[in-house]
Amino acid sequence: MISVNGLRKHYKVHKRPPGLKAALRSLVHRTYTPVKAVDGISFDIRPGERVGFLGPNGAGKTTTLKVLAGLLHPSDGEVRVDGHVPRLREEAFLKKIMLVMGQKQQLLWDLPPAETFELNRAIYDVPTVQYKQTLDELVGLLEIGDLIGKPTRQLSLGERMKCELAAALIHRPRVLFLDEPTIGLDVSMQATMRTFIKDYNEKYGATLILTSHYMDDVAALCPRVIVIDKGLLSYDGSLEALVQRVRPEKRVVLRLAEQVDVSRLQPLGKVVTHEAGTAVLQVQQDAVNATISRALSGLPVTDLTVENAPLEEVMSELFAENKARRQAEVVPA
Ligand SMILES: Nc1ncnc2c1ncn2[C@@H]1O[C@H](COP(=O)(O)OP(=O)(O)OP(=O)(O)O)[C@@H](O)[C@H]1O
Repeated sequence: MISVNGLRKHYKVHKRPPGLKAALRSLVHRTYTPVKAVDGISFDIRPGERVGFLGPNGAGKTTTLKVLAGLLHPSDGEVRVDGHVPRLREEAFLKKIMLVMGQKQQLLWDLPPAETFELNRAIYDVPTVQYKQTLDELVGLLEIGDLIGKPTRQLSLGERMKCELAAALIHRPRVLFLDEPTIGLDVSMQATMRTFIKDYNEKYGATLILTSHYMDDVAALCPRVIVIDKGLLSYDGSLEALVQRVRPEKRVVLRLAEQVDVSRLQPLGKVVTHEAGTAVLQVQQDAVNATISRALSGLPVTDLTVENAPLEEVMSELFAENKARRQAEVVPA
């Protein structure tokens, strides 16, 4: 469905030193610095997949999504979305895709969302029966019946994001590029959006690429993740395998009936936290069973769970690994 081969997007940024003299000089002599936002990445995505596109700030995620949506021309490389070359922005292509950016809005500010829905119906040429059916479904699932008649400017951020998503789906796109769709939303609204996005993917078999800095979004939605860093691909595979590779240790979380001295926990594993009747131990996978039986026999355990390391930690460890590798590769002058 999506194939990206050797994609590069380099920007030219005009830079000048501070000061009036430099400003005047730059009028006649401008110097440009290249920014390698995306520097040769390749991947394929099958129809109906949900893929997390992750990376630290400035990694090149939004740039890649904009290229896939046809908003930016690649500097080099081949990109295809369902057989289309995105930069040509063919009508058939535009009807199949949608880019939703959490930080930008498509709803018309002074008009109610219902008017934008109607506008999108006309732009995308959605047959009336299908439009009514899709709208009813979206309004029901997102619970926005009371909102779509109010001017957009009067809606809260979460209410507006639900309407943004509805507006994006009026033409039932088969490919969705979601760039931080839950940014700034409270935890319950984030969960609502996630459930809705997953349902849409399952119901219509839509292909989905999602960027998010909220790891709960990624864990809930993306069996596969592609990680980029400084414009280069750093991982492409299952989320589970990434966690296994970066942080194979497990966390044993113990709830204790009474506070115990840390010296009783230390022999069981690395003590990550120990406070207010809860202790978190980090142990090697093959030592989990032994740790559990020793904890149950020697400590006042009231509850016990075994978890992976938090995804935030996995990601920051991966980014730190990448950074260390880059620094090691820099040849001293
Ligand atoms: N129009 C532009 N002109 C010049 N440089 C740009 C432009 N847009 C993005 N960049 C640069 O390209 C790099 C990648 O930016 P991009 O927005 O793709 O990152 P991102 O991974 O989406 O980051 P974030 O998580 O912070 O949103 C950054 O260094 C950014 O400063």
